[in-house]
Amino acid sequence: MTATRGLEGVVATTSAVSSIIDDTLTYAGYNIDDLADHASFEEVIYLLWHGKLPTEDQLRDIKDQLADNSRIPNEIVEHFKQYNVSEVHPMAAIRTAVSMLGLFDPEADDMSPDANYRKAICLQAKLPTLVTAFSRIRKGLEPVEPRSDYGIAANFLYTLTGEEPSSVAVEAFNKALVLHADHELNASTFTARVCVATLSDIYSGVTAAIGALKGPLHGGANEAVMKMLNEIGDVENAESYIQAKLSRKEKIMGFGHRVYRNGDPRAKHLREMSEKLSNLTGDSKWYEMSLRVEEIVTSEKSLPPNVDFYSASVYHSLGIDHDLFTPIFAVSRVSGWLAHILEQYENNRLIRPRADYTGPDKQRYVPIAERS
Ligand SMILES: CC(=O)SCCNC(=O)CCNC(=O)[C@H](O)C(C)(C)COP(=O)(O)OP(=O)(O)OC[C@H]1O[C@@H](n2cnc3c(N)ncnc32)[C@H](O)[C@@H]1OP(=O)(O)O
Ligand SMILES: O=C([O-])CC(=O)C(=O)O
Repeated sequence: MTATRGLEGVVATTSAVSSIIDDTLTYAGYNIDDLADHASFEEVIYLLWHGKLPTEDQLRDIKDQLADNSRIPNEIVEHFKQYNVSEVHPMAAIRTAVSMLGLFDPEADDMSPDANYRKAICLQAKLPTLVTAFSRIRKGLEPVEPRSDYGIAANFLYTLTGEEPSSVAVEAFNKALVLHADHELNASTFTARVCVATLSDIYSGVTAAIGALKGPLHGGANEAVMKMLNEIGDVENAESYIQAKLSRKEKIMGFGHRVYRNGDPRAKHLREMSEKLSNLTGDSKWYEMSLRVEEIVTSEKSLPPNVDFYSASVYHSLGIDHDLFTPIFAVSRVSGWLAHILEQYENNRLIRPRADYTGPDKQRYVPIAERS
């Protein structure tokens, strides 16, 4: 038995949710470029969960169900108030809160398809509210109730700030949610599938996935990109900063990808959005710095930007706190996790690969008194 490091190139499951073929990303066969330009996030949720785009009635139904389930239990709000908020990363807070949601759901261990679908609606509806409630509580503010006439993108911005968001902000945020919704067997989705393939419950699967998304080699990279841009500080410092990092063999966050070889098709949409928002806010510094970093990294290392690179300057232009960038990724990606979890339950087999053992052999038990 020989191991494939990081399971690179290993095909671990079949899936009809999304595909990456020849650097082209599709959700259920729909090209991401088309969806980014035309679809609402709710349409994408429906597409990922049902394999087809919704009719008007179906879209209205799923929007109503999401709106009806977007409130979070008071106990979780009270729980957030107990944290030493300056020290808790929002990803850790929502990881715990999603696990807690399972405690308030009498159907948590009901594995029937209907109950699992209801839980999927609940998780998708409540995750944005969890993120914005946490963000407000740590600022000493009370959470804002989601509005039933708003979709997920508008409600996220509204419950974050308490103010009616501009149509430009809602459009940009919706597009970001569409672009991040699913991505074949990425690390967090694989984690979710491994977890529920033991026939564990949906809350466990999503909690595990949030843990995997948090790391800087995956979803955590968008926050790390903003940290890097802050350290660079000015477009003129970009060259020396990146060269120094590369000479120390450090990774440049937001670049490279395990699957894409000629670039991530989502990055161009985020680049465009970053430019548009920087023109609107009149603060083009972050976009220009990002462009310069891209120029240097692609020429030095032939590494194109991934989805996390320009999402950083997009969210920054929308006035969002930097440590909420990865939780926003989760607000979108939970749609994909849930699609994969439901798909896994439909045709389940335990996921249990093998390890290529490299430890010592033929050891003999030595009584403790004789050990050196
Ligand atoms: C939503 C997402 O999860 S997208 C990915 C988000 N993560 C990041 O942006 C973090 C930065 N990028 C990376 O760490 C990597 O490109 C990954 C983890 C995304 C994928 O990488 P892998 O397929 O595992 O490649 P691996 O890490 O083995 O790198 C292969 C080579 O490319 C180099 N490389 C890869 N990414 C980068 C980078 N961002 N900066 C500098 N060098 C890089 C590695 O140093 C390595 O070089 P070597 O062969 O000379 O040692
Ligand atoms: O697919 C991956 O490995 C990472 C990624 O881009 C994503 O999860 O969106």
